[in-house]
Amino acid sequence: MEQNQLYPIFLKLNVLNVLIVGGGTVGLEKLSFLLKSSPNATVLVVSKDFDEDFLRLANKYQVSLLKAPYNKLALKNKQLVIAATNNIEINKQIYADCKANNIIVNVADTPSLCDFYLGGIVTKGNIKIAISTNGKSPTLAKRLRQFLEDIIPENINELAENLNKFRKTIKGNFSDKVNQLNQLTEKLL
Ligand SMILES: C[C@@]1(CC(=O)O)C2=NC(=C\c3[nH]c(c(CCC(=O)O)c3CC(=O)O)Cc3[nH]c(c(CC(=O)O)c3CCC(=O)O)/C=C3\N/C(=C\2)[C@@H](CCC(=O)O)[C@]3(C)CC(=O)O)/[C@H]1CCC(=O)O
Ligand SMILES: NC(=O)c1ccc[n+]([C@@H]2O[C@H](COP(=O)([O-])OP(=O)(O)OC[C@H]3O[C@@H](n4cnc5c(N)ncnc54)[C@H](O)[C@@H]3O)[C@@H](O)[C@H]2O)c1
Repeated sequence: MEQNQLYPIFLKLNVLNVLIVGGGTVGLEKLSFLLKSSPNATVLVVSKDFDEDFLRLANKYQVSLLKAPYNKLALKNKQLVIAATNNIEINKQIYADCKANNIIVNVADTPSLCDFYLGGIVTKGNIKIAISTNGKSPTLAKRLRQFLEDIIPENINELAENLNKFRKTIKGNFSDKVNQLNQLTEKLL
């Protein structure tokens, strides 16, 4: 069976600088999923034009907008870039510029020009689950996200908070702590 070899990580987008190029339909989809998970993300969007829905969303968050054609100067101080223009040549240029500057880049909906994929994301308080189908079916990623949102109880966050409190009270060396936490949570499965 083919295995998904992608490595998921959980990024602090408030301490990283994100650039999105393209303020149209696909740019809006990517920005809205990004902000849904990380409302405190620092994002710059460069686009020749912005759709109205795009402006409405961006104005509610820490999103800076630059109405201009893409220029590689926009890559300055960026760690993560999403290209979402409707011009494949520009998207390829952004990809090449990012590669030349060691910046990780996602050309939206173009797996061959992605260092990383965006995932389906389930959030319940402190708990977050990221889903990837290895690019095989974004629709399945969406359905799995909806399914998990439905079946994971809202109070999973209380459990995490209580375990965090307990974790702070237990004494002893590292392996004693690990044993106590493992015993307490054994029945959860
Ligand atoms: C998860 C999610 C996150 C997000 O975007 O934030 C996401 N796509 C979502 C939805 C979605 N995207 C598309 C449809 C229409 C149905 C369809 O085409 O299948 C739907 C469904 C819908 O909207 O209902 C179009 C599409 N997407 C890609 C291609 C190109 C290709 O596959 O070759 C095409 C065809 C374009 C064309 O036709 O030209 C590629 C990618 N899309 C990914 C992520 C990455 C793989 C993730 C994984 O490993 O599964 C990857 C590889 C790269 C990337 O963009 O990061 C988000 C669901 C969020 C949610 O609801 O929770
Ligand atoms: N819309 C969809 O559902 C969909 C689905 C699959 C694939 N795609 C593909 O994804 C791409 C983007 O589609 P879209 O619907 O978001 O297009 P769109 O026209 O809604 O948005 C494109 C945005 O890119 C900006 N742009 C264009 N050239 C630019 C440049 N040189 N510098 C900066 N900004 C620039 C435009 O101003 C616009 O805001 C297209 O290639 C499209 O074929 C779209």
